[in-house]
Amino acid sequence: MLVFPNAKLNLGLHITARRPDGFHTLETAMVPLPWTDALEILPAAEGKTELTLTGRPVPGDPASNLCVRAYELLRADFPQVPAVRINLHKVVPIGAGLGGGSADAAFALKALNIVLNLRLTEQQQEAYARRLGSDCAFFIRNLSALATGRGDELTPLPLPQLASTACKVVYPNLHISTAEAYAGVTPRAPQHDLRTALAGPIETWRETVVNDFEASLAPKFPVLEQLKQQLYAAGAAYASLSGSGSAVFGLWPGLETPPAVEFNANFEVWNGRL
Ligand SMILES: C[C@](O)(CO)[C@H](O)COP(=O)(O)OP(=O)(O)OC[C@H]1O[C@@H](n2ccc(N)nc2=O)[C@H](O)[C@@H]1O
Ligand SMILES: Nc1ncnc2c1ncn2[C@@H]1O[C@H](COP(=O)(O)OP(=O)(O)OP(=O)(O)O)[C@@H](O)[C@H]1O
Repeated sequence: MLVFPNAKLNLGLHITARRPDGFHTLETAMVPLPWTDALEILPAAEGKTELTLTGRPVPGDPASNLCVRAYELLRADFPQVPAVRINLHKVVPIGAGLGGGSADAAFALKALNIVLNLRLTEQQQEAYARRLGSDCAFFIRNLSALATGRGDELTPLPLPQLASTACKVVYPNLHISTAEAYAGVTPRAPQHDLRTALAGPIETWRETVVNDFEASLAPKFPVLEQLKQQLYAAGAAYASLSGSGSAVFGLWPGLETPPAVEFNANFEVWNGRL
């Protein structure tokens, strides 16, 4: 079975408290971004589960790749399942705040559910996904949602303004560790109600929709603010860091495609619609 795990963007992100377990409570809107990897899961020819990685190099031991961890998690509960061959072609930037690894984990669970005929409900798949990462549960239903708690409590959040909006995502070739980004933030009460702010026209979001990672990452990574300013200079109605970065995106309501913008030649750019 061949699936295409997509990335996500965060629209606004409030970090509200630090929990005793070291994680943070947050509220953020998550929307699917159609920048995708390709993931194939097949019954294994021999009795051994194997992963083949192509495309962008993925840091870390392949045995701890989130696709393999998704399989191992299911096998612990369903020991009779056969071995599988997993082929992952990695495209989505890593350490970018685009949730690429989390998407691979969730799409692996969804594909394994079908290939191994496990008949898990979406709720059960979300429960497995949560165990692989805070962002993972979002990608099971993969629909725009308000995420609270650790980022894994999801409430549907339709955002009809995004239907006719062009989007540009820029990855400045910078790997930002999610754990380090959280460690640099001082939690605070939100200045605006995110749901109310996002109900307004996209043009108002610049004043009302804030990603709390931006202020703490700005001194260390000035390129992030520079990218936002470049996107605003190119007419974006809203520009922001996604998640814990380093990807920055801009939105152009009413446009089919975003305007061309000259960035450093080492940066990667995705253009399209949400
Ligand atoms: C920044 C976001 O992308 C916003 O959507 C997510 O909150 C990140 O979620 P994720 O990559 O799935 O993160 P996890 O793999 O669960 O955790 C990685 C590390 O980030 C920190 N972390 C993550 C989520 C959270 N709610 N609080 C945290 O403090 C913890 O130090 C944790 O060890
Ligand atoms: N399939 C995978 N794709 C990407 N990273 C993976 C994968 N499996 C394990 N990882 C590990 O997860 C780390 C980061 O994952 P990911 O791409 O989700 O981070 P991110 O882009 O910062 O997204 P976010 O913080 O929003 O979840 C990598 O450094 C890598 O070691």
